[in-house]
Amino acid sequence: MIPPGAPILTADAMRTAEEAVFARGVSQDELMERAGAAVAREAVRFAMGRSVLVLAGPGNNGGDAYVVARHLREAGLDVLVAASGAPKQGAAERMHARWKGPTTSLYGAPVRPVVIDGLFGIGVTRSLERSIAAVLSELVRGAEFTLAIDLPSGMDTDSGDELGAPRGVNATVALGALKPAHVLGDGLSRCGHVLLADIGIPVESAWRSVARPQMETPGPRTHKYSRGLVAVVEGAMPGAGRLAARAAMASGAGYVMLAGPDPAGPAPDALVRRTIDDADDLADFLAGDRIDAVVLGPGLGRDRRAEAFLRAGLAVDKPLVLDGDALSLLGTSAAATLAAREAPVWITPHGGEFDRMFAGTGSKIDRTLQAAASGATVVHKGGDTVIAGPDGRVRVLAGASPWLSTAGTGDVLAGLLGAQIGQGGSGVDPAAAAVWLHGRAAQLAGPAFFADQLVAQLPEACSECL
Ligand SMILES: NC(=O)C1=CN([C@@H]2O[C@H](COP(=O)(O)OP(=O)(O)OC[C@H]3O[C@@H](n4cnc5c(N)ncnc54)[C@H](OP(=O)(O)O)[C@@H]3O)[C@@H](O)[C@H]2O)[C@H](O)CC1
Ligand SMILES: [K+]
Repeated sequence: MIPPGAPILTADAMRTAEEAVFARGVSQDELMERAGAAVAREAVRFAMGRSVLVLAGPGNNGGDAYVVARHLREAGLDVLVAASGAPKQGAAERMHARWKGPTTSLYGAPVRPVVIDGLFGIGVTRSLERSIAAVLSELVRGAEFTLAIDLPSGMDTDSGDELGAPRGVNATVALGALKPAHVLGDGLSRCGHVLLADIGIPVESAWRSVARPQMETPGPRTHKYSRGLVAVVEGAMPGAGRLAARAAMASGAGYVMLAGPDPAGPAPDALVRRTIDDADDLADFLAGDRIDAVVLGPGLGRDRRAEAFLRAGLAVDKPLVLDGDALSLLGTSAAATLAAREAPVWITPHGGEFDRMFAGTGSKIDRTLQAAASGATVVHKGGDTVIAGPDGRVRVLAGASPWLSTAGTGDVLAGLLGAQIGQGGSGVDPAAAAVWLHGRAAQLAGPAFFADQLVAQLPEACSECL
């Protein structure tokens, strides 16, 4: 579980936001008191009277930990602090001085049923020493419940890379904002449930976790064209195009056409088919006034005809979703080709496709933003899906069902996105809506589903957005 629609800040951005609060006259002690109190409120609920071991590190995460320990002791719990060393200075040192309960060394700490992890937060700069990582892991494994302050200790804040963090943390209280580490890679599974504490730091961020979208019920004047006509181009593997088309139909598009060399095939009968002879024919068809959005790439193939179809799609002045084979055909020239196009374009690569198209450095968010500088909105799929727009906005969905890793689910997402952009909307918003619906349909489908069954869950997922 991750708080929806929550701001995501890097370590540096968090520190800048914190500095702005200090500049308004709030002291570091006050902020640490708020942080510790917020964590303690959650901790006391989860502890339910059990004895608590509070792990305190040398920095401000450790300072927060001493505040938590004090509140829990005041709440009547049996609290022992296990310190990895003396707090360095400033507020952390002062919170240490206010702790009047028992303290032991981290290395000799006993296993207790509740552990509060306040060793390191956003200040981790390198991998934890093996001895610290081992003790931390042992104490977490021995506990019935572990709550991490801000982050499980030993995670790279900005990339989510693991730097010695334990497995088995049950919940994490993110202070002030989410950090990339809560949502990238396997960060969420290391954090457990992520709770967000407002500690009075005003936060502005163009990066947010994906939230449930708001969809509109059709009104009395709505008709099939006003709900968007989506054209799905099919190719060598017609099933992929059909899946995309059916996903668009099941997520609110008013009219869906499947266009390609051989669009005939099994139901649905409501899917309108259009036979396309060659790339010129495709270009003429896509230029038609009624078409609001084009989906091109699922099952397209990679032969000459596919290349010509891609060129025809790129030349059309309509919102365009490129997926699957279209991305492979773009290859390393993706950035230049996308930059040359004026009409809006969305691309939906998985990790392998993304790496074949773009170089890039830094975290998954950084690399996706670099790709979006091409002018495309990039939906970089995975267990963590990162959506970045050319305007710098980012949306991240963490914790999607691992059962989505099956053939055809990407085609479903491409069709969903086609339906969203066919109804208007630009940049990351329709992409976030499509990704949310996709993830929710997967939850509803349960385990071991296949892509057709994902489509079947889409109306139910949509109904939750009305
Ligand atoms: N979000 C907010 O605005 C607030 C956050 N608070 C809390 O503060 C921490 C961040 O505190 P900070 O002091 O910057 O960093 P940490 O406590 O996470 O850790 C820094 C100390 O740890 C040492 N360090 C770093 N990496 C390692 C390592 N691999 N092994 C051993 N020691 C390490 C580092 O020392 P150096 O050796 O690098 O000099 C520091 O001593 C944030 O996460 C919140 O919990 C505020 O309390 C409220 C406002
Ligand atoms: K921590």
